[in-house]
Amino acid sequence: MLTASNLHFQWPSQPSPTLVIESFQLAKGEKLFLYGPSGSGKSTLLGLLAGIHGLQQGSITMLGRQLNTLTAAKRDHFRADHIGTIFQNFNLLPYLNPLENVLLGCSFSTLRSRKAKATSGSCQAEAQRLLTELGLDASTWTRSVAELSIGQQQRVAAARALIGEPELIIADEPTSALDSDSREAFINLLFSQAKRYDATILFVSHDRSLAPLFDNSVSLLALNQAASSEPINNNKEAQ
Ligand SMILES: Nc1ncnc2c1ncn2[C@@H]1O[C@H](COP(=O)(O)OP(=O)(O)OP(=O)(O)O)[C@@H](O)[C@H]1O
Repeated sequence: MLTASNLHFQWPSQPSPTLVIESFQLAKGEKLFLYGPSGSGKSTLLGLLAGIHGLQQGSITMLGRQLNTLTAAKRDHFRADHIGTIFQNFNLLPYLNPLENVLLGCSFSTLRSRKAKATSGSCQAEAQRLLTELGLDASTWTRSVAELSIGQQQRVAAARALIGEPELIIADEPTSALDSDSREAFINLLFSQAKRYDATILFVSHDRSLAPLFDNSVSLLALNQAASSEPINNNKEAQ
């Protein structure tokens, strides 16, 4: 469902490329675990794959569309329709309640809104179904998100990513604040929802102990040819 080739990305303020990746693939329904230490470029890669950052070199094809040929606005639209993201700090909007936060996943995409209605009759009913199945009962739906525990906030973020059945779920270190039992429980809940519609999951973490839960795992340090190259400035200083 996703193929990336010859990716090359350098942050403007950085002396050397952050990512040089010859090839990266995701199959439909695959649950892939991508790991690497802090600063190795995991979030940068996710930003490229999700079309948040424009590509400087190479190509990314997802669901038959070549993302690097789209304008930033079209990439935003494509992302809203086809990618659900769970962020490390969850990015829940504090002025919306948990239910309203989940509904955001539908409000930026007619396609996802249509799919939610087809599943449960309305976006509201689908948001409630997801929250319930992810372990949040009705008493939490209209509270302030600030009053929820980290684990509850994480489930709201997962429901927001899943609503409207986006083909790809990207999870960027969503379990780093939890103990190991809660991490595994959360991942299993995520998988059971993803399985309902054969979603693809790209899960990123520095915690390799989670890898056995996934179909496949990849080390970003092994994948990224920039990881082994010397920074340009260091070379200059050494001369
Ligand atoms: N907006 C930015 N501008 C400049 N450099 C950046 C920017 N974002 C990230 N970088 C640099 O790119 C490199 C990779 O960062 P990135 O956040 O992708 O790593 P990471 O593996 O996700 O780290 P972590 O696990 O700590 O979140 C780092 O050297 C970082 O300083």
